[in-house]
Amino acid sequence: MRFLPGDTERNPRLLIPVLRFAFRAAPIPAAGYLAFSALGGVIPTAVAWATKGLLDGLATAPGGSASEILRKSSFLAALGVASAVLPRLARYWQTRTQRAARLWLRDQLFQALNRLRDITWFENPVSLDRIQLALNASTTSPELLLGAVVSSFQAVITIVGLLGSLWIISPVVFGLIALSSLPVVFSQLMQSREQIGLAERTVQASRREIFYRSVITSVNAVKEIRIFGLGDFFRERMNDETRSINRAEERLELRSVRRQAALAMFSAVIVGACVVWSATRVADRQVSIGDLSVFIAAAAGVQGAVLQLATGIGDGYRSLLAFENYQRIVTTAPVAEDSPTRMAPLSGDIEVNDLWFRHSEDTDWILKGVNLRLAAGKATALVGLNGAGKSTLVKLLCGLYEPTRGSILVGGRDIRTLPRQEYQRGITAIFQDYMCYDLTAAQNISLGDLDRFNDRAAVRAAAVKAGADEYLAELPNGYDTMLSRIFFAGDSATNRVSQVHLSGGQWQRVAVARGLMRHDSYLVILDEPSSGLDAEAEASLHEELLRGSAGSTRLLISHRLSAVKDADAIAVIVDGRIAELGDHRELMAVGGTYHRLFTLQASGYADAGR
Ligand SMILES: Nc1ncnc2c1ncn2[C@@H]1O[C@H](COP(=O)(O)OP(=O)(O)OP(=O)(O)O)[C@@H](O)[C@H]1O
Repeated sequence: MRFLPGDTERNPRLLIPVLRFAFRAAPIPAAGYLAFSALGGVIPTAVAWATKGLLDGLATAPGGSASEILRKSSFLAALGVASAVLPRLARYWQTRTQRAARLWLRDQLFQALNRLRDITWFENPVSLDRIQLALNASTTSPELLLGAVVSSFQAVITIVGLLGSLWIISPVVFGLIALSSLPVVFSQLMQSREQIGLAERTVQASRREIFYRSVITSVNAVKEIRIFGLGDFFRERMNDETRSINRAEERLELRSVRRQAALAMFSAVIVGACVVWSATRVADRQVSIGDLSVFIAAAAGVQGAVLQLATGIGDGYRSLLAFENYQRIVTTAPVAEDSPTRMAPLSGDIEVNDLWFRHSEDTDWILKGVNLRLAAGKATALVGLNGAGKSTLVKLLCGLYEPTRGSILVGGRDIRTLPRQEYQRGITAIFQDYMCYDLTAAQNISLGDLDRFNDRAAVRAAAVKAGADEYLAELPNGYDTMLSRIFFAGDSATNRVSQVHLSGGQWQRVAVARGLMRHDSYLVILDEPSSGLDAEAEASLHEELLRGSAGSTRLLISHRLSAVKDADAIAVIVDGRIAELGDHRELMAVGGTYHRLFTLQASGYADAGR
């Protein structure tokens, strides 16, 4: 896909940036984790040599000095204590590192998501899969990757120590045990590759499962779920998705258990042969009892450490592959850059030149060469049937989509060349699918201008203009009332009474008030802001919006043509093209689509009045 660069490439240089996160996120815990793990890695070798020392001491001089035996056995006991304590200390620092790393990684990801230049990332199944995988990676990678790297590091210390000991005592045993360990490493790598493939294959199913789960528990969906009896329908679908993921996982697990069991048997036979051979040599007195104890400790220890290393490499490899999705979004996705200095204020007409847009190469064109001029300081209405492309054009004007072809110029400057976030700060847009935030009434409004988040007078003034003040002021806690069905305003019992839910039209006025918090906007876009309002409210809202945003360039979208007939210009969009342009009188005289729609609506009102 055009907005997912490097989709098919694997990037082997990921390891360094990935490892850096742990030390960036939590330097002291990461150092503690590493240090205690390294010490833990030395213990098995130290125990093997301490055991050999004690056993050889006892075998060669059974009646040796009590103090010597006490010293050696105490040392062995101390090592036992260390081996019991060190993993717990390492675990403590590991958990702290992971917690900090998870927060850091998720924050980086959400910073990137918040700055994605193009909102098609959130409307496309492929990119949504990527985002889901990246989110998974930011949650699981710190655990997997850090655990993998540090436990591999620990395992390497153990393996080097034990194999080094074997090399000193018997190069033959060293060779055999080292050889027996290799297949385990390869098998683990293979399993990791299969697991990442499985995660990529099942991401759609797991996103669908999340969707069904969220529908069943959603406060917005519960009415329809009850009325249409959809609860079991969605539950069954959710279970089907889980079952299909489970089946795929079980197939993989079965394959890997078979492979690993065969390899483990191979290793066990070699290790067993080594032990038997060593034991016979003790009998021949060619090997000391202490040496035999080192063989046995090393054989078991190396096997364990190799498995730990192989698992570490496998987990590390798997999380590195998963991490690619994360890295792609955090480092390579096109983001909206912000200007370090304030951009010169925008002025002049907005020109839409031969604008074409489609969501991807394999979907239909939505805009097919739109040409339109929005005169500076004037109100232009955009009307058209459902699906004609009005909201798509709005998103392009807001810089939320990138034009596929053509351009949008503001005062002669292509908006693609303007700092995106700065450009968007100059726009007020009230969308038809506005948000209802589970926050207080005041917060719902002040989100429109974060610079004035605590400016209660400005919030109230915006609410008055939107016709929301009279009912917001009457709420149990006034503007501090929580507008939510899912959260209380606070934890205290007294706050529980202040939680309120508004009607659709009341919510819409809150959304309008949010839009009105922005002042001096260069462009004001009203994408059907009044569809949920009663007629009286709609009339006063239009009047207020027209008065309040005088001087701004305005784009009004509405299916109620009576609401936009006084606009300076009216553009009719039909199937992705501007089919008619003029003021109300001109378009009525043309006798085209506008005339037909207006007459239809007007006659409806006339009939109703009879
Ligand atoms: N994310 C998307 N991916 C693919 N097609 C889309 C997407 N969003 C909208 N469309 C399609 O684009 C076309 C135009 O949609 P748009 O929302 O711009 O129409 P509209 O004129 O605003 O309609 P309405 O009056 O119903 O709000 C529709 O055919 C719609 O199916």
